[in-house]
Amino acid sequence: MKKLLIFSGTTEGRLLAGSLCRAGHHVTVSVATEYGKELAFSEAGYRVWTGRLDREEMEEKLKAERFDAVIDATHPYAVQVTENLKSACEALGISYYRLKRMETSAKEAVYVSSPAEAVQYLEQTSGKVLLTTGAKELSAYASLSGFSDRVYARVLPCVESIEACQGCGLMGGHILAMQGPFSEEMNLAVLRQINAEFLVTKSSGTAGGFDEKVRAAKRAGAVVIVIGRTQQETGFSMEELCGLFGACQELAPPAYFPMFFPLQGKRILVVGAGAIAARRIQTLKRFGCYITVVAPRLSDPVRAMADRIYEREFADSDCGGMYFVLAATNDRAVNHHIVSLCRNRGILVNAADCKEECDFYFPAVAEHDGLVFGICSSGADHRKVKQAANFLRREFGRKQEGLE
Ligand SMILES: C[C@@]1(CC(=O)O)c2cc3[nH]c(cc4nc(cc5[nH]c(cc(n2)[C@H]1CCC(=O)O)[C@@](C)(CC(=O)O)[C@@H]5CCC(=O)O)C(CC(=O)O)=C4CCC(=O)O)c(CCC(=O)O)c3CC(=O)O
Ligand SMILES: NC(=O)C1=CN([C@@H]2O[C@H](COP(=O)(O)OP(=O)(O)OC[C@H]3O[C@@H](n4cnc5c(N)ncnc54)[C@H](O)[C@@H]3O)[C@@H](O)[C@H]2O)C=CC1
Repeated sequence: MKKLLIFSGTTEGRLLAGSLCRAGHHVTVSVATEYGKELAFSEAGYRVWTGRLDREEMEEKLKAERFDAVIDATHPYAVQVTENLKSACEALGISYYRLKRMETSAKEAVYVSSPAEAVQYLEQTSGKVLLTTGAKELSAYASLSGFSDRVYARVLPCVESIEACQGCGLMGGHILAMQGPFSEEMNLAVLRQINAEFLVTKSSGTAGGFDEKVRAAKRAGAVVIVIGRTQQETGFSMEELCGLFGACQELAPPAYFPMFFPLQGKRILVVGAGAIAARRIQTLKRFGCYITVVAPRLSDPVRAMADRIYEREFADSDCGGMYFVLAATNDRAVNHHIVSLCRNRGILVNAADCKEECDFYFPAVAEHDGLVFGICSSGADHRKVKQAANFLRREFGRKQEGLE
Protein backbone atom coordinates (compact mmCIF):
# COMPACT_ATOMS: atom_id res chain seq x y z
CA MET A 1 0.00 0.00 0.00
CA LYS A 2 1.34 3.42 -0.99
CA LYS A 3 0.43 6.89 0.12
CA LEU A 4 -0.51 8.74 -3.06
CA LEU A 5 -1.51 12.30 -3.80
CA ILE A 6 -3.36 13.05 -7.02
CA PHE A 7 -3.73 16.59 -8.28
CA SER A 8 -6.90 16.37 -10.28
CA GLY A 9 -9.42 18.49 -12.08
CA THR A 10 -10.04 16.11 -14.92
CA THR A 11 -12.34 13.15 -15.42
CA GLU A 12 -9.29 10.94 -15.86
CA GLY A 13 -7.95 12.10 -12.51
CA ARG A 14 -11.14 10.99 -10.82
CA LEU A 15 -11.15 7.64 -12.58
CA LEU A 16 -7.52 7.06 -11.69
CA ALA A 17 -8.18 7.94 -8.03
CA GLY A 18 -10.99 5.37 -7.96
CA SER A 19 -8.81 2.68 -9.52
CA LEU A 20 -5.89 3.31 -7.16
CA CYS A 21 -8.19 3.32 -4.15
CA ARG A 22 -9.69 0.02 -5.08
CA ALA A 23 -6.17 -1.39 -5.46
CA GLY A 24 -5.71 -0.65 -1.74
CA HIS A 25 -3.64 2.53 -1.83
CA HIS A 26 -4.17 5.41 0.55
CA VAL A 27 -5.26 8.13 -1.84
CA THR A 28 -5.67 11.87 -1.36
CA VAL A 29 -7.12 13.96 -4.18
CA SER A 30 -6.42 17.67 -4.40
CA VAL A 31 -8.97 19.67 -6.39
CA ALA A 32 -9.09 23.40 -7.04
CA THR A 33 -12.76 24.15 -6.42
CA GLU A 34 -15.50 23.20 -3.97
CA TYR A 35 -17.47 21.94 -6.93
CA GLY A 36 -14.65 19.54 -7.78
CA LYS A 37 -14.80 18.34 -4.20
CA GLU A 38 -18.50 17.55 -4.39
CA LEU A 39 -17.92 15.50 -7.51
CA ALA A 40 -14.92 13.70 -6.10
CA PHE A 41 -16.85 12.85 -2.94
CA SER A 42 -19.54 11.14 -4.92
CA GLU A 43 -17.04 8.33 -5.50
CA ALA A 44 -15.78 8.35 -1.92
CA GLY A 45 -13.05 6.05 -0.68
CA TYR A 46 -10.42 8.76 -0.76
CA ARG A 47 -9.68 11.97 1.05
CA VAL A 48 -10.19 15.29 -0.72
CA TRP A 49 -8.37 18.59 -0.35
CA THR A 50 -9.90 21.71 -1.83
CA GLY A 51 -8.36 25.00 -2.85
CA ARG A 52 -5.73 26.39 -5.17
CA LEU A 53 -2.25 25.89 -3.70
CA ASP A 54 0.77 28.01 -4.59
CA ARG A 55 4.29 26.61 -4.84
CA GLU A 56 5.09 27.05 -1.14
CA GLU A 57 1.81 25.68 0.14
CA MET A 58 2.31 22.65 -2.07
CA GLU A 59 5.73 21.96 -0.64
CA GLU A 60 4.47 22.40 2.92
CA LYS A 61 1.59 20.00 2.42
CA LEU A 62 3.78 17.44 0.68
CA LYS A 63 6.36 17.61 3.44
CA ALA A 64 3.83 17.31 6.25
CA GLU A 65 2.18 14.18 4.86
CA ARG A 66 5.15 12.16 3.54
CA PHE A 67 3.60 10.93 0.30
CA ASP A 68 5.28 8.11 -1.62
CA ALA A 69 4.34 9.59 -4.96
CA VAL A 70 2.47 12.49 -6.54
CA ILE A 71 0.40 12.10 -9.68
CA ASP A 72 -0.29 15.21 -11.68
CA ALA A 73 -3.65 14.72 -13.39
CA THR A 74 -4.40 18.40 -13.84
CA HIS A 75 -5.59 19.75 -17.16
CA PRO A 76 -2.81 20.06 -19.76
CA TYR A 77 -3.43 23.79 -19.76
CA ALA A 78 -2.81 24.19 -16.04
CA VAL A 79 0.84 24.77 -16.93
CA GLN A 80 1.66 26.72 -13.75
CA VAL A 81 0.30 24.05 -11.41
CA THR A 82 2.32 21.40 -13.21
CA GLU A 83 5.52 23.44 -12.93
CA ASN A 84 4.99 24.14 -9.24
CA LEU A 85 4.21 20.55 -8.50
CA LYS A 86 7.22 19.23 -10.38
CA SER A 87 9.64 21.54 -8.63
CA ALA A 88 8.12 20.91 -5.18
CA CYS A 89 8.48 17.15 -5.70
CA GLU A 90 12.02 17.58 -6.94
CA ALA A 91 12.96 19.65 -3.89
CA LEU A 92 11.57 16.99 -1.54
CA GLY A 93 12.70 13.92 -3.49
CA ILE A 94 9.14 12.63 -4.02
CA SER A 95 8.37 10.66 -7.21
CA TYR A 96 6.38 12.76 -9.66
CA TYR A 97 4.23 11.23 -12.41
CA ARG A 98 2.45 13.22 -15.06
CA LEU A 99 -0.80 11.66 -16.31
CA LYS A 100 -1.00 12.07 -20.06
CA ARG A 101 -4.44 12.60 -21.50
CA MET A 102 -5.76 10.52 -24.34
CA GLU A 103 -5.96 12.66 -27.41
CA THR A 104 -7.92 12.37 -30.61
CA SER A 105 -8.01 14.74 -33.55
CA ALA A 106 -10.79 16.05 -35.75
CA LYS A 107 -10.23 15.93 -39.49
CA GLU A 108 -12.29 18.86 -40.67
CA ALA A 109 -11.61 21.18 -37.75
CA VAL A 110 -9.75 24.48 -37.81
CA TYR A 111 -6.67 24.11 -35.61
CA VAL A 112 -5.26 27.25 -34.02
CA SER A 113 -2.50 27.55 -31.45
CA SER A 114 -4.06 30.02 -29.00
CA PRO A 115 -7.31 31.77 -28.03
CA ALA A 116 -5.92 34.94 -29.69
CA GLU A 117 -5.58 33.07 -32.96
CA ALA A 118 -9.11 31.72 -32.59
CA VAL A 119 -10.36 35.29 -32.16
CA GLN A 120 -8.44 36.33 -35.28
CA TYR A 121 -10.13 33.56 -37.22
CA LEU A 122 -13.59 34.35 -35.84
CA GLU A 123 -13.19 38.06 -36.68
CA GLN A 124 -13.40 37.13 -40.35
CA THR A 125 -16.68 35.31 -39.86
CA SER A 126 -20.18 35.92 -38.53
CA GLY A 127 -22.60 33.64 -36.67
CA LYS A 128 -23.03 32.41 -33.12
CA VAL A 129 -20.17 30.75 -31.28
CA LEU A 130 -20.36 28.08 -28.58
CA LEU A 131 -17.27 28.38 -26.37
CA THR A 132 -16.46 25.23 -24.42
CA THR A 133 -12.98 26.16 -23.25
CA GLY A 134 -13.90 27.05 -19.65
CA ALA A 135 -14.47 30.22 -17.69
CA LYS A 136 -10.87 30.89 -16.78
CA GLU A 137 -9.82 31.68 -20.34
CA LEU A 138 -12.96 33.51 -21.31
CA SER A 139 -11.36 36.95 -21.12
CA ALA A 140 -9.00 35.93 -23.94
CA TYR A 141 -12.03 35.91 -26.25
CA ALA A 142 -13.69 39.08 -25.00
CA SER A 143 -11.96 41.25 -27.62
CA LEU A 144 -13.96 39.54 -30.39
CA SER A 145 -16.27 42.07 -32.07
CA GLY A 146 -19.85 41.60 -30.89
CA PHE A 147 -18.60 39.17 -28.18
CA SER A 148 -21.61 39.41 -25.85
CA ASP A 149 -24.00 38.86 -28.74
CA ARG A 150 -22.12 36.21 -30.71
CA VAL A 151 -20.67 34.10 -27.93
CA TYR A 152 -22.35 31.55 -25.64
CA ALA A 153 -20.06 30.15 -22.97
CA ARG A 154 -20.55 26.71 -21.50
CA VAL A 155 -18.95 26.74 -18.04
CA LEU A 156 -19.11 24.79 -14.79
CA PRO A 157 -22.11 25.64 -12.58
CA CYS A 158 -20.12 27.36 -9.84
CA VAL A 159 -20.12 30.96 -8.68
CA GLU A 160 -16.53 31.59 -9.83
CA SER A 161 -17.38 30.63 -13.41
CA ILE A 162 -20.55 32.66 -13.60
CA GLU A 163 -18.80 35.70 -12.20
CA ALA A 164 -16.05 35.28 -14.80
CA CYS A 165 -18.69 35.24 -17.55
CA GLN A 166 -20.42 38.33 -16.20
CA GLY A 167 -17.05 40.04 -15.81
CA CYS A 168 -16.50 39.61 -19.54
CA GLY A 169 -19.90 41.07 -20.38
CA LEU A 170 -21.84 37.84 -20.96
CA MET A 171 -25.35 37.90 -19.58
CA GLY A 172 -28.31 35.61 -18.92
CA GLY A 173 -28.99 33.38 -21.87
CA HIS A 174 -25.38 33.48 -23.02
CA ILE A 175 -24.12 31.67 -19.93
CA LEU A 176 -24.65 27.93 -20.04
CA ALA A 177 -23.66 26.71 -16.59
CA MET A 178 -23.61 22.93 -16.74
CA GLN A 179 -21.58 19.99 -15.58
CA GLY A 180 -20.46 17.41 -18.12
CA PRO A 181 -19.85 14.84 -19.37
CA PHE A 182 -21.98 15.87 -22.34
CA SER A 183 -23.32 13.35 -24.79
CA GLU A 184 -23.33 14.00 -28.52
CA GLU A 185 -27.11 14.53 -28.30
CA MET A 186 -26.74 17.08 -25.52
CA ASN A 187 -24.12 19.03 -27.47
CA LEU A 188 -26.28 18.88 -30.56
CA ALA A 189 -29.32 20.22 -28.70
CA VAL A 190 -27.28 23.14 -27.34
CA LEU A 191 -25.73 23.94 -30.73
CA ARG A 192 -29.16 23.92 -32.36
CA GLN A 193 -30.79 25.90 -29.60
CA ILE A 194 -28.36 28.78 -29.95
CA ASN A 195 -28.05 28.35 -33.69
CA ALA A 196 -24.27 28.03 -33.42
CA GLU A 197 -22.09 28.15 -36.47
CA PHE A 198 -18.86 27.63 -34.53
CA LEU A 199 -17.82 25.49 -31.61
CA VAL A 200 -14.55 26.32 -29.87
CA THR A 201 -12.88 23.56 -27.87
CA LYS A 202 -9.55 22.64 -26.44
CA SER A 203 -7.93 19.52 -27.73
CA SER A 204 -9.10 17.85 -24.57
CA GLY A 205 -8.70 14.17 -25.36
CA THR A 206 -11.31 11.42 -25.39
CA ALA A 207 -12.26 11.68 -21.72
CA GLY A 208 -12.75 15.43 -22.14
CA GLY A 209 -15.74 14.84 -24.38
CA PHE A 210 -13.90 15.98 -27.49
CA ASP A 211 -15.36 13.33 -29.78
CA GLU A 212 -18.92 14.05 -28.65
CA LYS A 213 -18.39 17.74 -29.46
CA VAL A 214 -16.93 17.06 -32.89
CA ARG A 215 -19.68 14.64 -33.89
CA ALA A 216 -22.43 16.97 -32.67
CA ALA A 217 -20.89 19.96 -34.49
CA LYS A 218 -20.79 17.97 -37.67
CA ARG A 219 -24.50 17.14 -37.37
CA ALA A 220 -25.35 20.76 -36.57
CA GLY A 221 -23.28 22.02 -39.48
CA ALA A 222 -21.03 24.02 -37.15
CA VAL A 223 -17.29 24.53 -37.70
CA VAL A 224 -15.08 23.19 -34.91
CA ILE A 225 -12.19 25.40 -33.85
CA VAL A 226 -9.60 23.48 -31.84
CA ILE A 227 -7.11 25.26 -29.65
CA GLY A 228 -4.10 22.99 -30.06
CA ARG A 229 -1.70 22.01 -27.34
CA THR A 230 0.74 24.67 -26.25
CA GLN A 231 3.36 22.03 -25.69
CA GLN A 232 3.81 18.41 -26.56
CA GLU A 233 2.65 16.35 -23.62
CA THR A 234 4.95 13.90 -22.02
CA GLY A 235 4.17 11.58 -19.16
CA PHE A 236 2.41 8.33 -18.39
CA SER A 237 -0.88 7.05 -19.79
CA MET A 238 -3.66 5.92 -17.48
CA GLU A 239 -2.84 2.32 -18.36
CA GLU A 240 0.85 2.77 -17.52
CA LEU A 241 0.11 4.40 -14.17
CA CYS A 242 -2.37 1.70 -13.21
CA GLY A 243 0.24 -0.90 -14.16
CA LEU A 244 2.87 0.87 -12.08
CA PHE A 245 0.68 0.85 -8.97
CA GLY A 246 -0.88 -2.57 -9.47
CA ALA A 247 -4.40 -1.24 -10.15
CA CYS A 248 -7.02 -2.23 -12.72
CA GLN A 249 -7.70 0.51 -15.19
CA GLU A 250 -11.28 1.68 -15.27
CA LEU A 251 -12.35 3.71 -18.26
CA ALA A 252 -15.58 4.81 -16.62
CA PRO A 253 -16.86 4.62 -13.05
CA PRO A 254 -18.47 1.25 -12.32
CA ALA A 255 -22.12 1.02 -13.35
CA TYR A 256 -24.93 1.03 -10.78
CA PHE A 257 -26.25 -2.31 -9.56
CA PRO A 258 -29.93 -3.06 -10.24
CA MET A 259 -31.80 -4.28 -7.18
CA PHE A 260 -35.45 -5.24 -7.11
CA PHE A 261 -37.33 -4.56 -3.89
CA PRO A 262 -40.89 -5.54 -3.01
CA LEU A 263 -42.69 -2.22 -2.43
CA GLN A 264 -46.06 -3.56 -1.41
CA GLY A 265 -47.32 -1.72 1.66
CA LYS A 266 -44.13 0.35 1.96
CA ARG A 267 -44.49 4.05 2.79
CA ILE A 268 -42.91 6.39 0.27
CA LEU A 269 -42.72 10.16 0.40
CA VAL A 270 -42.72 12.31 -2.72
CA VAL A 271 -41.97 15.98 -2.16
CA GLY A 272 -43.18 18.17 -5.02
CA ALA A 273 -46.01 17.51 -7.42
CA GLY A 274 -44.76 18.73 -10.78
CA ALA A 275 -44.20 16.79 -13.97
CA ILE A 276 -41.33 14.70 -12.60
CA ALA A 277 -43.09 13.79 -9.36
CA ALA A 278 -46.23 12.87 -11.29
CA ARG A 279 -44.28 10.62 -13.67
CA ARG A 280 -42.57 8.85 -10.81
CA ILE A 281 -45.75 8.46 -8.74
CA GLN A 282 -47.41 6.90 -11.75
CA THR A 283 -44.59 4.39 -12.04
CA LEU A 284 -44.49 3.64 -8.30
CA LYS A 285 -48.26 3.14 -8.09
CA ARG A 286 -47.93 -0.03 -10.12
CA PHE A 287 -45.86 -1.61 -7.34
CA GLY A 288 -48.41 -1.46 -4.53
CA CYS A 289 -46.74 1.07 -2.25
CA TYR A 290 -48.40 3.70 -0.07
CA ILE A 291 -47.56 7.15 -1.42
CA THR A 292 -47.61 10.43 0.52
CA VAL A 293 -47.25 13.62 -1.51
CA VAL A 294 -46.33 17.01 -0.05
CA ALA A 295 -46.58 20.13 -2.23
CA PRO A 296 -48.22 23.55 -1.96
CA ARG A 297 -50.42 22.78 -4.95
CA LEU A 298 -51.48 19.44 -6.36
CA SER A 299 -52.73 18.68 -9.84
CA ASP A 300 -55.80 16.47 -10.18
CA PRO A 301 -53.89 13.45 -11.56
CA VAL A 302 -51.45 13.53 -8.63
CA ARG A 303 -54.32 13.97 -6.20
CA ALA A 304 -55.98 10.90 -7.66
CA MET A 305 -52.86 8.72 -7.48
CA ALA A 306 -51.63 9.68 -4.01
CA ASP A 307 -52.70 7.77 -0.91
CA ARG A 308 -52.16 10.72 1.39
CA ILE A 309 -51.65 14.38 0.52
CA TYR A 310 -50.43 17.44 2.37
CA GLU A 311 -51.15 20.60 0.47
CA ARG A 312 -48.35 22.73 1.92
CA GLU A 313 -44.60 23.13 1.88
CA PHE A 314 -42.34 20.32 3.04
CA ALA A 315 -41.82 19.99 6.80
CA ASP A 316 -38.97 18.01 8.38
CA SER A 317 -41.36 15.68 10.18
CA ASP A 318 -42.76 14.46 6.82
CA CYS A 319 -39.84 12.04 6.41
CA GLY A 320 -40.63 10.04 9.56
CA GLY A 321 -41.22 6.33 8.94
CA MET A 322 -40.62 6.50 5.21
CA TYR A 323 -39.04 3.59 3.30
CA PHE A 324 -37.55 6.05 0.87
CA VAL A 325 -38.02 9.67 -0.13
CA LEU A 326 -38.09 11.36 -3.54
CA ALA A 327 -37.11 15.03 -3.37
CA ALA A 328 -38.66 16.36 -6.57
CA THR A 329 -39.33 20.02 -5.94
CA ASN A 330 -38.01 22.67 -8.31
CA ASP A 331 -36.13 24.30 -5.45
CA ARG A 332 -32.47 23.20 -5.11
CA ALA A 333 -32.22 24.38 -1.52
CA VAL A 334 -35.33 22.43 -0.48
CA ASN A 335 -34.18 19.25 -2.25
CA HIS A 336 -30.73 19.57 -0.70
CA HIS A 337 -32.26 20.06 2.74
CA ILE A 338 -34.39 16.93 2.33
CA VAL A 339 -31.30 14.95 1.33
CA SER A 340 -29.32 16.05 4.40
CA LEU A 341 -32.25 15.33 6.66
CA CYS A 342 -32.76 11.82 5.27
CA ARG A 343 -29.05 11.05 5.41
CA ASN A 344 -28.98 12.03 9.07
CA ARG A 345 -31.90 9.75 9.78
CA GLY A 346 -30.71 6.83 7.65
CA ILE A 347 -33.56 7.08 5.13
CA LEU A 348 -32.74 6.42 1.47
CA VAL A 349 -33.26 9.51 -0.64
CA ASN A 350 -33.29 10.59 -4.28
CA ALA A 351 -32.90 14.19 -5.47
CA ALA A 352 -34.35 14.62 -8.96
CA ASP A 353 -32.23 17.66 -9.72
CA CYS A 354 -28.83 16.45 -8.52
CA LYS A 355 -27.42 13.04 -9.25
CA GLU A 356 -24.51 13.54 -6.85
CA GLU A 357 -26.99 13.65 -3.97
CA CYS A 358 -28.91 10.49 -4.86
CA ASP A 359 -28.56 7.33 -2.75
CA PHE A 360 -30.20 5.51 -5.65
CA TYR A 361 -31.41 6.46 -9.11
CA PHE A 362 -34.95 6.24 -10.31
CA PRO A 363 -35.02 3.89 -13.29
CA ALA A 364 -37.06 3.98 -16.46
CA VAL A 365 -39.45 1.07 -16.10
CA ALA A 366 -40.98 -1.22 -18.67
CA GLU A 367 -43.15 -4.24 -17.84
CA HIS A 368 -44.29 -7.19 -19.83
CA ASP A 369 -45.80 -10.53 -18.96
CA GLY A 370 -44.67 -10.62 -15.34
CA LEU A 371 -41.22 -9.24 -16.12
CA VAL A 372 -40.01 -5.87 -14.89
CA PHE A 373 -37.25 -4.04 -16.70
CA GLY A 374 -35.48 -1.24 -14.85
CA ILE A 375 -33.14 0.79 -17.03
CA CYS A 376 -30.38 3.05 -15.83
CA SER A 377 -27.30 4.58 -17.42
CA SER A 378 -25.71 5.22 -14.01
CA GLY A 379 -26.52 8.86 -14.56
CA ALA A 380 -24.60 9.13 -17.82
CA ASP A 381 -27.35 9.74 -20.36
CA HIS A 382 -31.02 10.17 -19.36
CA ARG A 383 -32.10 10.44 -22.94
CA LYS A 384 -30.56 7.11 -23.89
CA VAL A 385 -32.38 5.54 -20.93
CA LYS A 386 -35.69 6.98 -22.06
CA GLN A 387 -35.12 5.81 -25.64
CA ALA A 388 -34.25 2.29 -24.52
CA ALA A 389 -37.35 2.13 -22.30
CA ASN A 390 -39.59 3.43 -25.07
CA PHE A 391 -38.13 0.86 -27.42
CA LEU A 392 -39.05 -1.96 -25.02
CA ARG A 393 -42.51 -0.52 -24.36
CA ARG A 394 -43.17 -0.23 -28.10
CA GLU A 395 -41.92 -3.71 -28.90
CA PHE A 396 -43.90 -5.33 -26.09
CA GLY A 397 -46.92 -3.23 -27.02
CA ARG A 398 -46.79 -4.61 -30.54
CA LYS A 399 -46.56 -8.16 -29.21
CA GLN A 400 -49.51 -7.58 -26.93
CA GLU A 401 -51.61 -6.21 -29.75
CA GLY A 402 -50.71 -9.27 -31.79
CA LEU A 403 -48.90 -7.26 -34.44
CA GLU A 404 -46.02 -9.72 -34.45
C1 LIG B 1 -29.49 10.42 -12.33
C2 LIG B 1 -31.01 10.49 -12.24
C3 LIG B 1 -31.30 10.63 -10.76
C4 LIG B 1 -32.77 10.47 -10.42
O1 LIG B 1 -33.44 11.48 -10.51
O2 LIG B 1 -33.15 9.36 -10.05
C5 LIG B 1 -31.58 11.59 -13.08
C6 LIG B 1 -31.11 12.88 -13.00
C7 LIG B 1 -31.44 13.95 -13.85
N1 LIG B 1 -32.26 13.89 -14.96
C8 LIG B 1 -32.29 15.11 -15.56
C9 LIG B 1 -32.98 15.43 -16.74
C10 LIG B 1 -33.82 14.57 -17.49
N2 LIG B 1 -34.16 13.28 -17.15
C11 LIG B 1 -35.02 12.79 -18.07
C12 LIG B 1 -35.64 11.53 -18.00
C13 LIG B 1 -35.51 10.55 -17.04
N3 LIG B 1 -34.59 10.60 -16.01
C14 LIG B 1 -34.68 9.48 -15.26
C15 LIG B 1 -33.82 9.14 -14.23
C16 LIG B 1 -32.77 9.85 -13.71
N4 LIG B 1 -32.57 11.17 -13.89
C17 LIG B 1 -31.75 9.22 -12.79
C18 LIG B 1 -30.80 8.23 -13.45
C19 LIG B 1 -30.95 8.08 -14.95
C20 LIG B 1 -29.81 7.55 -15.69
O3 LIG B 1 -29.22 6.53 -15.33
O4 LIG B 1 -29.39 8.20 -16.67
C21 LIG B 1 -35.72 8.54 -15.81
C22 LIG B 1 -35.03 7.25 -16.27
C23 LIG B 1 -36.77 8.13 -14.76
C24 LIG B 1 -37.76 9.21 -14.36
O5 LIG B 1 -37.40 10.36 -14.19
O6 LIG B 1 -38.94 8.84 -14.23
C25 LIG B 1 -36.36 9.36 -16.94
C26 LIG B 1 -36.75 8.60 -18.20
C27 LIG B 1 -38.11 8.00 -17.86
C28 LIG B 1 -38.80 7.21 -18.88
O7 LIG B 1 -38.74 7.45 -20.09
O8 LIG B 1 -39.51 6.31 -18.44
C29 LIG B 1 -35.22 13.78 -19.08
C30 LIG B 1 -36.07 13.59 -20.32
C31 LIG B 1 -37.54 13.71 -20.02
O9 LIG B 1 -37.94 14.09 -18.91
O10 LIG B 1 -38.29 13.49 -20.97
C32 LIG B 1 -34.50 14.92 -18.69
C33 LIG B 1 -34.45 16.27 -19.39
C34 LIG B 1 -33.09 16.60 -19.96
C35 LIG B 1 -32.60 15.66 -21.02
O11 LIG B 1 -33.32 15.39 -22.01
O12 LIG B 1 -31.42 15.23 -20.90
C36 LIG B 1 -31.50 16.01 -14.78
C37 LIG B 1 -31.28 17.47 -15.09
C38 LIG B 1 -32.42 18.26 -14.47
C39 LIG B 1 -32.30 19.72 -14.70
O13 LIG B 1 -31.83 20.15 -15.74
O14 LIG B 1 -32.71 20.46 -13.77
C40 LIG B 1 -30.99 15.29 -13.70
C41 LIG B 1 -30.11 15.80 -12.57
C42 LIG B 1 -28.68 15.40 -12.73
O15 LIG B 1 -28.27 14.82 -13.76
O16 LIG B 1 -27.92 15.72 -11.79
N1 LIG C 1 -34.55 13.48 -12.80
C1 LIG C 1 -35.25 13.81 -13.86
O1 LIG C 1 -35.66 12.98 -14.62
C2 LIG C 1 -35.54 15.24 -14.13
C3 LIG C 1 -35.39 16.15 -13.13
N2 LIG C 1 -35.69 17.46 -13.31
C4 LIG C 1 -35.55 18.30 -12.12
O2 LIG C 1 -36.58 17.84 -11.18
C5 LIG C 1 -37.15 18.93 -10.46
C6 LIG C 1 -38.67 18.92 -10.58
O3 LIG C 1 -39.03 19.09 -11.95
P1 LIG C 1 -40.55 19.36 -12.37
O4 LIG C 1 -41.42 18.35 -11.77
O5 LIG C 1 -40.54 19.51 -13.84
O6 LIG C 1 -40.80 20.78 -11.70
P2 LIG C 1 -42.18 21.60 -11.49
O7 LIG C 1 -41.83 23.02 -11.43
O8 LIG C 1 -43.19 21.11 -12.47
O9 LIG C 1 -42.67 21.12 -10.05
C7 LIG C 1 -42.05 21.46 -8.86
C8 LIG C 1 -42.95 21.05 -7.73
O10 LIG C 1 -42.29 21.27 -6.48
C9 LIG C 1 -43.21 21.87 -5.59
N3 LIG C 1 -42.49 22.57 -4.52
C10 LIG C 1 -41.72 23.67 -4.61
N4 LIG C 1 -41.26 24.02 -3.38
C11 LIG C 1 -41.73 23.10 -2.50
C12 LIG C 1 -41.60 22.90 -1.11
N5 LIG C 1 -40.88 23.72 -0.35
N6 LIG C 1 -42.24 21.85 -0.54
C13 LIG C 1 -42.96 21.00 -1.30
N7 LIG C 1 -43.11 21.14 -2.62
C14 LIG C 1 -42.52 22.17 -3.23
C15 LIG C 1 -44.05 22.76 -6.48
O11 LIG C 1 -45.28 23.11 -5.87
C16 LIG C 1 -44.25 21.84 -7.68
O12 LIG C 1 -45.33 20.95 -7.43
C17 LIG C 1 -36.50 20.17 -11.05
O13 LIG C 1 -35.53 20.61 -10.14
C18 LIG C 1 -35.86 19.75 -12.36
O14 LIG C 1 -34.67 20.46 -12.55
C19 LIG C 1 -36.16 17.89 -14.51
C20 LIG C 1 -36.29 17.03 -15.58
C21 LIG C 1 -36.03 15.63 -15.45
